[in-house]
Amino acid sequence: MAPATFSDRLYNSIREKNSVLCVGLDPRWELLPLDLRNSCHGLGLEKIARSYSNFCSEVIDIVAPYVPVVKPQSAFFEACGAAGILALGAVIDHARSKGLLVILDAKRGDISTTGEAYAKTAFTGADYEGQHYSLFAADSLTVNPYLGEDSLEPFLTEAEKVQGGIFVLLRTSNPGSGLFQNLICEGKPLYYHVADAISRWNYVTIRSHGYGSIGAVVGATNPRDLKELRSYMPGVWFLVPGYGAQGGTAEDVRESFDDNGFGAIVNSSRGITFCFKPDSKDWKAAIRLAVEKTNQQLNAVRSR
Ligand SMILES: O=c1ccn([C@@H]2O[C@H](COP(=O)(O)O)[C@@H](O)[C@H]2O)c(=O)[nH]1
Repeated sequence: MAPATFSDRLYNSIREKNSVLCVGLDPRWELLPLDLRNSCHGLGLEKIARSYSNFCSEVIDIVAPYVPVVKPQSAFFEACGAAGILALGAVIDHARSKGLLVILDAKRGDISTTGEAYAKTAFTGADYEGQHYSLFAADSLTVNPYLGEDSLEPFLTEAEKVQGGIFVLLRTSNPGSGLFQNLICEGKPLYYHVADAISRWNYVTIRSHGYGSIGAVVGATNPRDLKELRSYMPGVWFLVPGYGAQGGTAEDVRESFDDNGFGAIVNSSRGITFCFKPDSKDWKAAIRLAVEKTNQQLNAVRSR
């Protein structure tokens, strides 16, 4: 039997857990629970990095039975230097050991050998003087298509080696996203050209359940575009950020799902992991409750 692809693993996990929620792991020192902050030893960035990996591991333990996927945001870990990179690797490993899929949100994209180095870092590791070193083992990675098709090739190649996937930025959730994405060229908005390319790359990876491993990032803050893109790009998984803290609601993401309630995973980061005050003693219960509530809200709009 062919090995399970990223798309297969995502599809199966959504079914098994009856959830389309992706919990974003965007740790921020000033928002961490005070008891966790106080219990972390060390100094400076090392202390902060340790608190990030401890906090994210606790979050992972809480959410693992209820959601299919987590999305660590690389930026917050990178900001802690070398210790942060190691913390990110530990968080990815812990999530996978708990049966969660991991989308590494690093929005990579660069030319030729640089792109290759980024892609190897995320998925496969690299050889130096006869030794193999692997920092991260992500299931999927967010990438930026602005540099063109050749810049994404290394990501497609390295992802395929581990039956992984990528999510290409298509229609992002930030307020200024339209500045370039909405520009009309050759009769349609620029992001439609990106949508065409994603559909083409994805086509050869589509499995019997109808979806492939090359997905698209489409923000919850643009519900009309979500609806249009859903019907324009059948077979392409959507990663939908912008839910909760950025204002997106369950009603806004309703149209990102297909008739069977599949086709999209909805990310919420601050809305889940920082749904409590830092001095709260019940922060773990608050996270569990936020996950259950968000699952209910999303499942309500999945069923038509
Ligand atoms: O269009 C995009 C692409 C990526 N993101 C990322 O998702 C999370 C959102 O965090 P919230 O706390 O739920 O707002 C964050 O890591 C972003 O970098 C996005 O928001 N929009």
